[in-house]
Amino acid sequence: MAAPIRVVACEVKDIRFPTSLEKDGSDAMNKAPDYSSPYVILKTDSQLEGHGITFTVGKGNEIVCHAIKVLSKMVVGVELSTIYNDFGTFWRSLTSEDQMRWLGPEKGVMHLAVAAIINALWDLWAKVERKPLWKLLADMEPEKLVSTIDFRYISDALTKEEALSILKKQQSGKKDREKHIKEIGYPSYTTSVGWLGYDDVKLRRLCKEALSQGFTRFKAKVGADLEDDKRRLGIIREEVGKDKILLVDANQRWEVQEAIEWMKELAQFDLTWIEEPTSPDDILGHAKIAKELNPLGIGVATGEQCQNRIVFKQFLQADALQFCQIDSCRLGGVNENLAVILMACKFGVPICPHGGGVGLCELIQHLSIFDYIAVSGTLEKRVVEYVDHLHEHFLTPTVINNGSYIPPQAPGYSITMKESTIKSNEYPNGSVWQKLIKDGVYTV
Ligand SMILES: C[C@H](O)[C@@H](O)CC(=O)C(=O)O
Ligand SMILES: [Mg+2]
Repeated sequence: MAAPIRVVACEVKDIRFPTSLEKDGSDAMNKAPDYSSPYVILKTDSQLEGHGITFTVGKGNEIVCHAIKVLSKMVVGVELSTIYNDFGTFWRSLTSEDQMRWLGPEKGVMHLAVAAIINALWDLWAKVERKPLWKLLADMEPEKLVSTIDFRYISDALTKEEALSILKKQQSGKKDREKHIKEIGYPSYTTSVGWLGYDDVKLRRLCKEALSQGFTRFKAKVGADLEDDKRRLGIIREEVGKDKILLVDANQRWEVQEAIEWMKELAQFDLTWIEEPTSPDDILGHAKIAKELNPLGIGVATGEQCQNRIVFKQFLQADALQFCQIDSCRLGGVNENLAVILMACKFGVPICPHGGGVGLCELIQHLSIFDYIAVSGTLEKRVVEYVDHLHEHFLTPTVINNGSYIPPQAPGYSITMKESTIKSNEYPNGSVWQKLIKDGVYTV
C-alpha cells in the first residue's frame, strides 16, 4: 500500500425497494418483502470509498442502520493498514465490543450491522489493490488470508493449520481455474420464476423466458399449501422438462415431521434439494429431515438465516445440510464467510450461496469464484443463486450469460449503488417512497 489511508467518515443510508407491490421475493413466510439495504459508505482521506450493504425485507432496516452508526465509531479514524494487517483481530473487536456484544453475541441486528461495515472494508481493500474482490482473495497468500479469520469457537472443527493446508494444497492449478471460470462463467440457478405470490400464468411465462436465457436450474417456493405446491411444480416441470434441475424452498415453514411428510409428497417432481424446511436454529431437526429424505435423492440446503460460523459448524458436524448456503450479509461479512467456506471444504459440503435479496447476487459471485479457484477447486454440485431483480441500481451489476455468472472485472465488491438510486430510494424521503406515501400505497 502506498500512502497511508485513513477512514474519515461513515455514512449510513436506509435504502428500500417496494418489491412487495409485485410480490417479487415472496415465499411461504415472507409474503410481501420490500428488498432493502442498510447501505454504508466509508469515506477516506483519499479518493477511495468503501461501499457495503447488509439486507433486510423492509421494516427494521432503520434499526440495522442505527446499529451500524453505533459500530461505525470503531472504524472512523482508523488507518487501513491497522485493519488489513490483522483483519481477524479487527473483526473480533467489532463483534466483541464490550457492551454491544450483549445484544448478540454474533447474531441478529448487531451481526447484520457488522456485515455492512466489514463488506465495505473489503470493497475498499479490493479497490486499493485495484482488483475485483474474488481476485484479491484468490491471489492472497494463504497465511494472509487465514489471518483475516476469527477461529474462536470453531477450532474444534477447523484449526488455523487445517485452513492453511487446504489453501496451500490448492495453490497449484489456481491459474488454470481462473482461466477456466473466466471462459465458462460460474453456474447458477434462477429463483425468479417461482416466487410464491406469482400466479400460474406468470410462472409459465417466466419459466419459458428463463429457459430461453439458458437457465437449466430452477428454484420454486413451496410450503404454504400442498395441493398448490403440486400444481405449481407440475407447471414448472411441464415447461422446463424432466432433465432440468429443480430445487424447492420452504423458508422455515414446517415442523420437522411435517417437512418429511410434505417432501415425500413432492418427491415425484424429482427435486435436488429442500431449502430451509424448518427453523434455521434447529440443527438436529435438519439432520433428521436430511436422513429421511436422503433415500429419495433430496438433500437439505440451508444458511440464509444461519446466524454465524458456530451454527454452521454444528450443521456440518451433524450432517444436517448437504448444500451450504452462505450469506454475504447474514454472516459477519467476508471474514466469517471465509471461515465457513473453509469449514465446508473440510467437511466435503458444497458451497451454494444465497442470493435472494437486493445486491446479494452482486456479492456472492465473488465468494463462489474464490471458492472454486482457491479452496474447493471444483464446481461439482455447486451453484450460485440468481434472482433477476434490481440489478439496474448498481454501477457494476452482475453479468449472466447462458445461465452462468461472468466473473466481474471492476475493482471492489460490485456493490456500489448508483447515486440516483441512493437519492430516489432512501426511505422515507426519496422520491420513490414519497410518491407511494402520497398515493396512499404506503404509510410510514
Ligand atoms: C424474502 C426473500 O425473497 C427469500 O424468499 C429469499 C430466499 O429464500 C432465497 O432466495 O432462497
Ligand atoms: Mg431461501
